[in-house]
Amino acid sequence: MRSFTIRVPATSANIGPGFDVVGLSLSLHLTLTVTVTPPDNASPARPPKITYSGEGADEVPLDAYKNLTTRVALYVLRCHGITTFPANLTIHCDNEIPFGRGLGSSGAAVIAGVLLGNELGDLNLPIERLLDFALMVERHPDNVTAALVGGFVGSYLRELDQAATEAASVPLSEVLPEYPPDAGEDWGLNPPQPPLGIGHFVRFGWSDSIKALAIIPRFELSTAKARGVLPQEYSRKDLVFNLQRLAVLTTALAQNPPDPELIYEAMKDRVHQPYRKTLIPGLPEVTSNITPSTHPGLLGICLSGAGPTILALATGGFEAIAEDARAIFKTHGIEVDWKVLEIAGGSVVHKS
Ligand SMILES: Nc1ncnc2c1ncn2[C@@H]1O[C@H](COP(=O)(O)OP(=O)(O)OP(=O)(O)O)[C@@H](O)[C@H]1O
Ligand SMILES: N[C@@H](CCO)C(=O)O
Repeated sequence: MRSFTIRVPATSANIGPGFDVVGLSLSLHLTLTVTVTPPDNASPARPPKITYSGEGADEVPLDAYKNLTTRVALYVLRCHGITTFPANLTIHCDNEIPFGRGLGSSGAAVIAGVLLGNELGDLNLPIERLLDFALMVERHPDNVTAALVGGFVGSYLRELDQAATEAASVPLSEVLPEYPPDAGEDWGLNPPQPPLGIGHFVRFGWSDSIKALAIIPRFELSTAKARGVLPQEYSRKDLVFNLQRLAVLTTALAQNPPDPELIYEAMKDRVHQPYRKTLIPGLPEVTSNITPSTHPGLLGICLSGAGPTILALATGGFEAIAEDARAIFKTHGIEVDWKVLEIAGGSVVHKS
């Protein structure tokens, strides 16, 4: 019998102005406990068995050909000529990352799947190649990169030549077909290979004094829907507004002590948050009424990923920030939960 665990952190993307560029790993985890038992008379070959506990357990598919994590693992295996899961594969997923809240649940599921495929196939892929596979599934790099390598991370996608662009642009349904039970033998056996070196990243510094307060509304907002409200084009004024702030933010969050006035302004955004406020009632009031002068300890406040979670970076005063945000959301009929989180390390595979 062979067993191992895979532990992947939650992530908050954007941090205000860094839309599709920066991500921060947070101390909520998706943990997979995996066992593979060689078939024998006592345990004849059977298909994968998946169980879940924690967040999303009542809605996630337990069919290995429909579950996001195992579909990604099968994609990685099939790209290496391994067509099926090993017999007698058992996976228990314990999940602390709420679905569809802007805390990187899908990015964590994708990274868990890439690492699962890498382990099951004994592929020993380097980190850059693991990222290529993740980027064929989740096509913005901010969440998956931070979930894989951990910390406060900036990333870009390399400009690909035409053939590689086409390979990386195939529809997700071709990368991850939902293998129907009655599909022919060759369904999905030759999936598109990721081009080499799609994503590149750097880890920024982070002041140990800064923690992340996640204020989590009790409703889901899919990333696809929250991307659907964004415009195709932006004014030069708005782009420069974001670039100026992002350049300052990436260093300001590493300084000791952190400067609240500098960071609060540097976490403002004009590229995604103004458009998403229609989907998240209360968002503009929370980000403009809760400031470092009204709430000592606060450094900056923004939408976490595609929302609806609000991310407040702070050195203290967490309860006052969270309860005042709760009161604002309540006037819009929205209940919230809140958690103070640490900045987490990257994904870890532990073999027992
Ligand atoms: N642990 C998991 N196992 C399987 N599927 C998952 C898991 N976590 C998330 N998913 C899938 O991803 C969907 C949520 O993805 P979505 O991109 O909309 O939100 P998010 O990743 O939580 O938010 P954001 O990208 O803004 O941080 C879930 O509805 C579910 O289908
Ligand atoms: N950068 C992404 C993160 C969510 O996955 C967005 O804001 O849409």
